[in-house]
Amino acid sequence: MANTPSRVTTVTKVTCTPQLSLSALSTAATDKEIIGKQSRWVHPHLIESIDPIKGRQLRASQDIPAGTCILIDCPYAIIPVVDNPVTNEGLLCSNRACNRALRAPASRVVCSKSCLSDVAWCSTTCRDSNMAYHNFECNWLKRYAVPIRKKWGEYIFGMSWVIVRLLASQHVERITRLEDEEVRPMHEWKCDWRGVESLCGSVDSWSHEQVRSWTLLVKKYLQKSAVLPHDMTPDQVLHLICQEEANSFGLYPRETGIYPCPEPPIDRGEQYAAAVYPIAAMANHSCIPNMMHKPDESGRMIFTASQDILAGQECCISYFDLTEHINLTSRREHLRKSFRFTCQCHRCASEAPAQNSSDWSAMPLMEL
Ligand SMILES: C[S@@+](CC[C@H](N)C(=O)[O-])C[C@H]1O[C@@H](n2cnc3c(N)ncnc32)[C@H](O)[C@@H]1O
Repeated sequence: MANTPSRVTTVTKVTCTPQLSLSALSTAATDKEIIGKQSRWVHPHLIESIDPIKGRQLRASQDIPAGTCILIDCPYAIIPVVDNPVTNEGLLCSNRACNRALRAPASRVVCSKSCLSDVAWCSTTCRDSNMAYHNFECNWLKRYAVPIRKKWGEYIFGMSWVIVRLLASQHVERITRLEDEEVRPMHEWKCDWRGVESLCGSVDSWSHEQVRSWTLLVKKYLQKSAVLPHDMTPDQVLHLICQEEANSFGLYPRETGIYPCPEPPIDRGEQYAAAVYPIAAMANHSCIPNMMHKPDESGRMIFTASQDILAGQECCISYFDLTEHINLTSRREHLRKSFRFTCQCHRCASEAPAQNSSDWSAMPLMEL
């Protein structure tokens, strides 16, 4: 899980017209509302196209002024990142259309089966309207959360939980579709399971050692079983892990991708969640991005134009905090290590010739 950069800014006024207001998610949402009827929003001048090197990309079909809201995407799967499992500060409501930050433990609604202390809701309404989703993960969490955390560490536990929540959303999407054929994505963008299937990612990007380790993880904890009733083969789950690793976003309290970086630098803050967004995942990275991104209080990812974007230009975010990795070598090393690609953005291309002895283009790709 890696994606997403951030940074605070005093940006120009954001203009957007989401189909539902931000407050629409402040009340509990049912599973039917979650599939296809969330307040996702895509700017009418944003289109998808294909770049021969980078693959899918987001592009402006007409000029988009700085400050314009370009995309509001809802998480298909989201988990809290808990620094301290003992105090469990920083939890989010487990209703996947609410995701609001939870207050003191005493006011939280917890699972009646006590599956995992990281699972809690802000109200009984939020819990009760979300049971089909939670029931899918509940037994798995109860059985495997503690052993995975203990043996594999927090990162792998979080990654595994995102995979389970992706499968839980797929499960709910299927049963909801059967009940109500009208429930369809609101536009042509693939924001349901088809969006997850379209995500890039491949075992070929990873070292043999990494793939072996994930293969073992799938075999022990993530393959089809009584506590995880999905219909994917172990190879398909492995592929899903590669997709998740190439496309998930870290959620940070402040914007990522303000460029040029403000002086003094303002970082994006501490990561508090991780999520997969089917449409936002189409944004490629640039070290000189023209969009910044930040989650809202419901875990939706908001892309905003940080400069005027001309018709035909690619709309890019920064995958990392630009205040942390400043020179070319540091940026490239970070992208190779965490995101498994060599950046082809204009800034890297223009800075590359200035580097001589540390020129990355002359170095073989490392097995990390
Ligand atoms: C989150 S996905 C972005 C969408 C992706 N292009 C697709 O086809 O779905 C991240 C992947 O896009 C490609 N990518 C993104 N930014 C890039 C860049 N600046 N240079 C080269 N490849 C990039 C890499 O393959 C990376 O693993």
